[in-house]
Amino acid sequence: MKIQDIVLTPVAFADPPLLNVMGVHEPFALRGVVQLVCDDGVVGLGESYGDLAFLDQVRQVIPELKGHDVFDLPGLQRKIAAVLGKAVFSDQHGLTGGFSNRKTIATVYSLFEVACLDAQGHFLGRPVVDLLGGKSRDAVDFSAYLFYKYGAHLGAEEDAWGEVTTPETLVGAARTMIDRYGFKSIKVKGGVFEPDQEIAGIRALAEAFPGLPLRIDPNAGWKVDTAIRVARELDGVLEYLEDPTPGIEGMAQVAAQANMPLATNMCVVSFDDIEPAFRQRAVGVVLSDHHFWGGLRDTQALSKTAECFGVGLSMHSNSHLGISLAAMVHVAAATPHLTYACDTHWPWKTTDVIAPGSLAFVDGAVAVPDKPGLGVELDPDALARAHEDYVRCGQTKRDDVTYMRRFVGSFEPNTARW
Ligand SMILES: O=C([O-])C(=O)C[C@H](O)[C@@H](O)C(=O)[O-]
Ligand SMILES: [Mg+2]
Repeated sequence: MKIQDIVLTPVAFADPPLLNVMGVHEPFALRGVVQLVCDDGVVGLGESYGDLAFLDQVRQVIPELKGHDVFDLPGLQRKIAAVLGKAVFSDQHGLTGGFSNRKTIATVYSLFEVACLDAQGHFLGRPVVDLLGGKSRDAVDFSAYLFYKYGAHLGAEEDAWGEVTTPETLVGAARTMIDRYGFKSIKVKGGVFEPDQEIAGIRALAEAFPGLPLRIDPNAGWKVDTAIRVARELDGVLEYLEDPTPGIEGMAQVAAQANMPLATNMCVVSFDDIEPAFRQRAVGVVLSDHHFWGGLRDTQALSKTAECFGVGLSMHSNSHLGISLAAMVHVAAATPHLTYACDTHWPWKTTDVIAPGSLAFVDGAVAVPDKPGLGVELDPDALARAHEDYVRCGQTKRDDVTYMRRFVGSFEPNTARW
């Protein structure tokens, strides 16, 4: 089952002005879509980041992968590692932690691993979940991922979500999202306003949605003392507290004083981080993300490792499209230890590159597709439109900071400001 051709298409899709510690989301989010065209016309799909620095790494490995057997994943990894050598890809926002050579190779490999698994599934007539050991659940739970946000992009009309900056508007956005998708837990992206304002937001959600598990993630926007204070104030209210402060050592200091587990997608982002973080009991939950953890099978390896140390597993997300959602659903279904509702940015987008109908949220969960491979079909016209948007928008990397400075000239990213 050899790869005959590889088509990499950078795409862009409209994204609302969502706020975080680094600033605000630009009008378009970028992704890279890969099609592995194999023997017998089988096509394997993959999706990952669309930043130029990442696409450049991907473009380097493409010529080496033509003729490769999609069933030879160790060989795929060796070839990618050989081409990338000591390369380190880094993004500007740092919202998925630091970068290393190991993480760079894992990130590039993941894009192709998912596409190979999709092709394998088509060849065998089995869904990807079966190639990962089979379903441990029929549907995968997701949480309502709330952001504080501006009402409109610069020069544009107010979007359908409107401005979300107060506890009342946060509750309103949660209600809309839960009415539409049926989510049974809520995550709030924090680190945007003074901690007390964000505590008030969480309290308002707790009152409006009694019993729903709540999380807040200020992306390391608080100092250790502030994080400990917030943990105390929200004791009994939060399911977990995500990345309150930077670094494994800081997280360990907070974890020692906090009653709820600390979660992370910033200080444990590669297998090299596990030993120091787990030894110091810095985290109680790791947010997996196949895009940078080295694909679907290494996400399962991460899960087993976490389980051995009594650490829970959840799932991180960045702005993404349907190919990534399908991959997230298959791996989560095949990973019994992944018991927390996963993150997804899905509700914030309005277009996709896949044909509609294969992935649906019912009661906050997505049923695992039972069609071969990932179970999603590329819509060539939608892909072409999304590529035109990529070319037209002129964005080549995610840069929330520079865009934020067009709203607030003096803005500085909030790296543990409070
Ligand atoms: O859990 C997280 O840290 C994220 O989801 C990172 C994302 O980049 C998020 O902050 C965003 O989309 O602005
Ligand atoms: Mg996070």
